[in-house]
Amino acid sequence: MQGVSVRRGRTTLVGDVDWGVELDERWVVLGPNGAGKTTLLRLAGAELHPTKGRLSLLGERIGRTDVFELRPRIGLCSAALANRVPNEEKVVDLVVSAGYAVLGRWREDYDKLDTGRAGELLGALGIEHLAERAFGTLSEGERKRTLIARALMTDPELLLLDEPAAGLDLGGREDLVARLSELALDPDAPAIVLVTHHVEEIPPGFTHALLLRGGGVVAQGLLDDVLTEENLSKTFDQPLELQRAGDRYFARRKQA
Ligand SMILES: Nc1ncnc2c1ncn2[C@@H]1O[C@H](COP(=O)(O)OP(=O)(O)OP(=O)(O)O)[C@@H](O)[C@H]1O
Repeated sequence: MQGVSVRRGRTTLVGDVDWGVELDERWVVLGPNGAGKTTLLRLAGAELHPTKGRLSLLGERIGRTDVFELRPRIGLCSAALANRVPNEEKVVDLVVSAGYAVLGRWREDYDKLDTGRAGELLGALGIEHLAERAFGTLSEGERKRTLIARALMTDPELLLLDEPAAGLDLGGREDLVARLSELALDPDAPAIVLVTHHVEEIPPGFTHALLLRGGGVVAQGLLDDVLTEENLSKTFDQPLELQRAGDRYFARRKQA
């Protein structure tokens, strides 16, 4: 992204963002409600065009390329997508159909290879036993994992995760963080961008951070350089104390 802005009427959703993600990098995008995180992720997913500036994804310049060819190369997991899944959709079908970038039951026979890969991905996320279940009967955590498996199905070059731990209980969050950490540390995994509100959700193995506030970048770069008390306090507009325990982060308001 070079000088990328998205405006709706007089509102600037994100303003003048310069940002680059390399294929071996794992980025966390952190910021308060309304900061523009989802907007940034939708730009990265070729779902939204910039109002201003240059946006290139996987070597293709947006505006000059067919986004329908680009989208299957990008795996996206978001609440908006989860809301569009019909309740009766079978878990394994939802994962396999990612290859066709469609939602809803696919009426043709799936290739055995595709079904095998979907099973492997469900296994890697610890939900292979749910393959035949209807999506609408899953818990929040099981849904999140199903959508991550779906996002990985096409073997994407870029994986975008919008608040994957939202709505999970402590155990569910910790389990997801551990699985995302495994993915982040896998050299064959795609570039990853993870949007979150919470430093506790940053999986070990993530390399970079972008802090967003009011549609503008507060700081970006290597995780260790960017994730400081000063930057975090600026981003969330209150004095915050940041602690690091091993390879995890914890934050709370500074005591007076
Ligand atoms: N079509 C629109 N017209 C006007 N304002 C919009 C429009 N779409 C989004 N916004 C505003 O842009 C800002 C950024 O929205 P965005 O969803 O990107 O934030 P976010 O950081 O993902 O927030 P959250 O953490 O609450 O999900 C918000 O204040 C939102 O109300």
